[in-house]
Amino acid sequence: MSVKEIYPVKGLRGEVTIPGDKSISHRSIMLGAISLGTTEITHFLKGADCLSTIDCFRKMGIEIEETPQSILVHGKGLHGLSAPADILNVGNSGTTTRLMSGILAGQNFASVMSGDDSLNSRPMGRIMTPLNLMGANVTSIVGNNCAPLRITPGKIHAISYTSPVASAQVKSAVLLAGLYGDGTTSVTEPALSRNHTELMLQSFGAEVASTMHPDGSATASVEPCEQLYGQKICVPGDISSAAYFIAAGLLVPDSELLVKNVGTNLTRAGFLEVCKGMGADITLLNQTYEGGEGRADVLVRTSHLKGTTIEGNLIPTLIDEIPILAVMASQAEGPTIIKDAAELKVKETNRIDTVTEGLRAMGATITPTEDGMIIPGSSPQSGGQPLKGAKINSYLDHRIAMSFAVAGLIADGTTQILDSQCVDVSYPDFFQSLENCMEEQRMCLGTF
Ligand SMILES: O=C(O)C1=C[C@@H](OP(=O)(O)O)[C@@H](O)[C@H](O)C1
Ligand SMILES: C=C(OP(=O)(O)O)C(=O)O
Repeated sequence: MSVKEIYPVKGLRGEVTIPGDKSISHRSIMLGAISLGTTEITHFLKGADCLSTIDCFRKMGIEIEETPQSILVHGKGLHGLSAPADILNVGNSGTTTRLMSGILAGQNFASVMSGDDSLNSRPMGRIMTPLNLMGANVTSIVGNNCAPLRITPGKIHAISYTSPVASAQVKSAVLLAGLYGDGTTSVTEPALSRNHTELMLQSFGAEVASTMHPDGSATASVEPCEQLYGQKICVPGDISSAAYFIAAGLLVPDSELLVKNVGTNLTRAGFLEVCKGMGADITLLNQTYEGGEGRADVLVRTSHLKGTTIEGNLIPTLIDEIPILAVMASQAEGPTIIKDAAELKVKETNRIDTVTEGLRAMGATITPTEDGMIIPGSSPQSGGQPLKGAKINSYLDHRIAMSFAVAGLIADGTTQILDSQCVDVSYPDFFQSLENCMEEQRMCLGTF
């Protein structure tokens, strides 16, 4: 087990260039693999989850080259994958498992996917139900609606599916299977989740439509297609990774950070909206668009934050940022209420529980609820709930490790992040980038 020690600091300065977006990196390998021609991906995230996706597609006969600047996926078309000789190891990655299920559902060979203990305890019934309704044969080998999953060939039919959860993974699994269908496949979700699959499918040549309904629900649909065609993709920085540096810049006294190359797709950017609502001094610079995805540099200065309510349709746009938002809320004036976020319970850990355990260990008050948490405010004088250094069990959840590393920067005393190596899942250079923002060498972090 690797333990990272974090000490309190003042004055984070400089620039951080944010690594590639995890969601977009996964999708670029998957769509590249089932397209004709070569897909060239720059700023690909070489985190453990995306490497699991690469490994799975290599096992299905796809040549994927890694050059210093890019990843080249030599796609074989919609029907070009070959039967894997072995179990497809999806590691810790829910995105790999659920999106790949949609692709595997359309293949004429059998496959088995399995991951680590966390992954194998996450709910897969949410993709099994719609895919099996489409005519696929996806079964849970243990019979508990979790991975390992076995997928055997079936004839795929188009469906109109209403998902009970706003989940890009469910939506994407159905749309990807829909490529192999016999008519228009559509998915309606209660609120719009990240739309990277729709945008990327469109740029690879699929016919995709998206509609927002007056009640806030959203429908995405896809037509079956003959072939997709490889593209050049420059992956924007991951806003979910940027969130730790934006939070650190806001919370650590006397800081000014330029967080560069942040993806600003509106279906992902709820974190920025909430920061602004909390009174954060953040400015978006150099905004550009490519392949339908926006990006910008974010200038952050230390700010006095106010509590807020985070709920409803905003939740899917910031679901992975809730642990770091909870840390920010502990330092805000006035209470923060997070609700409609029961999905937090089925991530790498139950993040309502792990956030509660971590904040309590650091001396903060937090009340977990069925679908979120309440973090009481502080008075204007106290400047937030004082945090004290503590031993934080990350439970191998990368978002918990990074959120509490940021909390450690403003805590009194030393904070230890247990199993800190789990940041490799989405941000292998996280601790190095954090050290680079600390002005004085003596501030560097300890590892043992
Ligand atoms: O589609 C994606 O890339 C993701 C969707 C989200 O999951 P859900 O679809 O389960 O909400 C998110 O939590 C995950 O980190 C990545
Ligand atoms: C939930 C996450 O990812 P996944 O579902 O792909 O494991 C995450 O990165 O926070």
